[in-house]
Amino acid sequence: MGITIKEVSKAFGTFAAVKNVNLEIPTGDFVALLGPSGSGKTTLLRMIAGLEGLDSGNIFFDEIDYTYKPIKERNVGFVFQNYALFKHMTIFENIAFGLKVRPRKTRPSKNVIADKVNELLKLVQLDHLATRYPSQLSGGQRQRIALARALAVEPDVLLLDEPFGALDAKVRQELRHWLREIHQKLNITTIFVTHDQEEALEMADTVVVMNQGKIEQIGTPEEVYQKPANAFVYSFLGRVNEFRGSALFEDNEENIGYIRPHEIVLRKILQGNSVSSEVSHIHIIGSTVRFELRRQDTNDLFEAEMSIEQYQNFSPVKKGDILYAEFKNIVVFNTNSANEITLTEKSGIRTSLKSKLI
Ligand SMILES: Nc1ncnc2c1ncn2[C@@H]1O[C@H](COP(=O)(O)OP(=O)(O)OP(=O)(O)O)[C@@H](O)[C@H]1O
Repeated sequence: MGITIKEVSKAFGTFAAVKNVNLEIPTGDFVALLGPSGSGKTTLLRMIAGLEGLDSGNIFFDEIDYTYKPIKERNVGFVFQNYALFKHMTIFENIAFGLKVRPRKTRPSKNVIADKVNELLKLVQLDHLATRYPSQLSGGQRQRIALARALAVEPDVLLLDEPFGALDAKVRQELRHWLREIHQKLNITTIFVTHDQEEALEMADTVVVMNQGKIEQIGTPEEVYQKPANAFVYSFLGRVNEFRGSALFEDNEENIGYIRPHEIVLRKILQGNSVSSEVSHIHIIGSTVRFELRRQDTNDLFEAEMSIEQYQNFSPVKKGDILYAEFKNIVVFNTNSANEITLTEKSGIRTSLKSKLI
C-alpha cells in the first residue's frame, strides 16, 4: 500500500508539532523518519495510524483519502518501543489476539489462527517460546513477539515507533538485520521512527530527515549522507567538525563549514596547506582509529579518523605528537539561507578557520 501525506499540519495548543508536511511513500518502501527529539516524528506516525487527528491536510492510502477513517479501518500494524504485550496471555495468545477479536464474520477458524500464529512464530524465530508469558522473555524477544502480533492481522502498512530504543546495542544491531530480512520477505510498506542516524542509514530504503516539525530532506541513505540538503542534515548525520566565523569568507555573511573526521588527512610532515596540531587522544574503535587533536594556531579541538590499516602504516604516533592536518572537502553553508556554497576556489580558508568539535 502506498501512502501520500499532503500538506499535513498538527498543533498541540499553540505549539506546532508538524508543519505542512508532504511525503510520498511508494508501496513496499522501508522508510525511516529520522530527527532529534521533539521534531514531530511520532506525531506524524500516529497521524498515519489514525491515533492522532490532523489539523489540516490529507493522508491517502493508495490514493484513497483516509484522513478521517477510524483506526480500525486502516489495517495498520503498530509496534511501540515498550513492547505493550498482554502480560496475562501466553506468547501464542498474544500473537493470536488480533485475529481472535475479529467479528465472527471475518474471524478465521481456530485451526487457521493456530497455523498463522505458528507460521509467525517461525518467522520471528521464537517458535520454542509459544507457551511462555511476556515476563519470561528478554527485551529483544518481546519486541520480536510484538512484531509478530502486529503482522498477524496481515497489515497493509507497518508502523514502528523506536522499536529497538529500549534495547542494548548488541540486541539492537541483531534486530536491525532481522527486521530488514523480514521486510525483504514480506515487502510490507514500513515506516519506522528513530532518532538514531546509524539505525536509519543502515536499515531504510528512504530516509526522511525531520527537524522542528518540518521535513529537511527525503532521500536514500546515500543521498542524505553524501548530498545533505542543508547544514542541519549534514551535522545531524554522522560525526562532524564544525567551523564558524567571519574568517570563512570575506563576504561578511555568517557561514558554517563542516568536515567529517575521515575527510581530514593527517601527515607527519608539513605538506601543502596544513594545520599543525597536537594529538590529545587516540581511540581505537574496531576497524577505525579516531584522533582527537588540538590546533596549534587556534587551540580548538577537532576529530580525525583513519582505518586501522592506515594507522598501522602511520604509527608510531602517540599523545603529545605534532601532526599536520589538511582539511579537504569542507562543506560550507550560509546560515541565513541554509544553502550550500561551493568552496573550491576560496583560497586561504583552511588556515584561518576556527573549529569546534560537535
Ligand atoms: N499530546 C501532546 N500534547 C502536547 N504536546 C505534544 C503532544 N504530543 C507531542 N507533543 C509535542 O509535540 C512535539 C513533537 O513531538 P513528537 O513526539 O512527535 O516528537 P518526536 O520527534 O517523535 O520526539 P521523540 O523522539 O522525543 O519521541 C514535542 O515538542 C512534543 O512535546
